[in-house]
Amino acid sequence: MSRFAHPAGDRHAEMLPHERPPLAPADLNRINHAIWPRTSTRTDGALTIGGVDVRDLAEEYGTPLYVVDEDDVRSRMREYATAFAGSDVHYAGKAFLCKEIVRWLMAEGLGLDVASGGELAVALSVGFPPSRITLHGNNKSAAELRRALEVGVGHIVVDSFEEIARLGYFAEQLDVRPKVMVRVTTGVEAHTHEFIATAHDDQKFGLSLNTGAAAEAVRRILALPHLELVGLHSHIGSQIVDTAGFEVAANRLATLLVRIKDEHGVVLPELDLGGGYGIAYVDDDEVPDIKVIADALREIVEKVCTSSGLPVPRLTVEPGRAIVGPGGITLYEVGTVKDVEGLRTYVSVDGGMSDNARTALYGAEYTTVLASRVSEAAPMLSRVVGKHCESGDIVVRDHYLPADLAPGDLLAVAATGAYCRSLASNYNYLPKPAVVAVSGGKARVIVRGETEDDLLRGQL
Ligand SMILES: Cc1ncc(COP(=O)(O)O)c(C=O)c1O
Ligand SMILES: N[C@@H](CCCC[NH3+])C(=O)O
Repeated sequence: MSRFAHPAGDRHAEMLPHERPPLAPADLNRINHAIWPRTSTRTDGALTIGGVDVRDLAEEYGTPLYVVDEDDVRSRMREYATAFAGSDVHYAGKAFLCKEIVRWLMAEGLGLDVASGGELAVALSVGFPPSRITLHGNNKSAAELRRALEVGVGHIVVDSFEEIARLGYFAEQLDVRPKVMVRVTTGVEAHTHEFIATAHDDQKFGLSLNTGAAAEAVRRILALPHLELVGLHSHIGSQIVDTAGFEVAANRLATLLVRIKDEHGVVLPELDLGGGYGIAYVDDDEVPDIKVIADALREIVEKVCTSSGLPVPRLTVEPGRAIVGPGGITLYEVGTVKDVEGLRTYVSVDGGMSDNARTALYGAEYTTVLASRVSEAAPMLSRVVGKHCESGDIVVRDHYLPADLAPGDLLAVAATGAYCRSLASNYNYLPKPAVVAVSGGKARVIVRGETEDDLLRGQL
């Protein structure tokens, strides 16, 4: 069987719907806006984003290249702010953080979550107000805690008993009184990949509601005069599309607020419900409407609190992926096209697991298209792989691409705006690709691509 044919028979029976061959070759050229950036379209056959032709981007900046649709990302920032009006939206910087993203956050009026001293440094470097920053982490270093106190971050979410003691000590030393929240493990089993579910008891994050550890953390913080306990935090996991988990967690957190009032006579004014809102990666993915989630969460918290005579706390949410994920794509050049007789065709591109670890890490699904031209050729079952020395170096596991695909063609992979650049590595000494923002027909580098000099820096 040649690569120009579909492998037939049983193989299709095992496939998920989006892995089955498209009905017509023309479907291969289709840009589904549920997956691709909002401004993407085909002009003269080539994919354009933000009014910029990807062929021009590849020529000017090289490949692999991360491309961010600025209008897409900023419109999602605004949509979250609107859906959660009256609450605080803190973008989770771990999804993708750089100075320009921080500037967009400032312009759109969002807050920011950081998970390390490095992320904090990026935010501060362009003047992001510390009071709108929350510091997270299950093992914050002494230096990170002290820096956060010195610059006056708005909130610190504590994650262990040791940290409560450490923070209390540093706060006393520096004579400050930070606002803290307790990260509560609510016992919710989120329906997502095991590695990105964070509210079941048997994992490293948070203090368990079930075992009483969360209640004990509250007691210990209240006993420390240099810590101001303002609320509770929950984050159930990431890439969650079944909204029931968010609702159960909100209910449990609000119920704990009531218990804290009963036990200590203390009314905590804030609840942070975390992030985790899923996005579409492939045609079949259905994602929840953020307005519906926002209304449901508000309603649950209001109901629990008002029925217990508690004032309704101020809510915070922490979306990461849902803000930057859909607006980002990765552009690659095809290097080799290798048919494995009777199975599939391996399309090797010039990046791989170093610029997108998610497929190797979580078996993530992605959508790809031939981006530099349209093709009427028959669909060919393809696996887009990188150039690393690992057979698990897969970017797109199973996808149809046109059978006339050839070296030099550009492939675009959709929805790579979150957890791709931020999880990038230098495996095999590949430099991390540049990030380019596009808008209104113009492109500009927002993160410079690494060079060989960058790779050698620091070596003795
Ligand atoms: C505490 C916390 N908040 C927010 C997020 C953002 O998650 P997501 O990018 O899935 O919205 C994460 C990551 O899962 C997290 O650990
Ligand atoms: N890195 C994960 C998400 C981690 C969320 C952080 N708590 C992913 O790509 O899906």
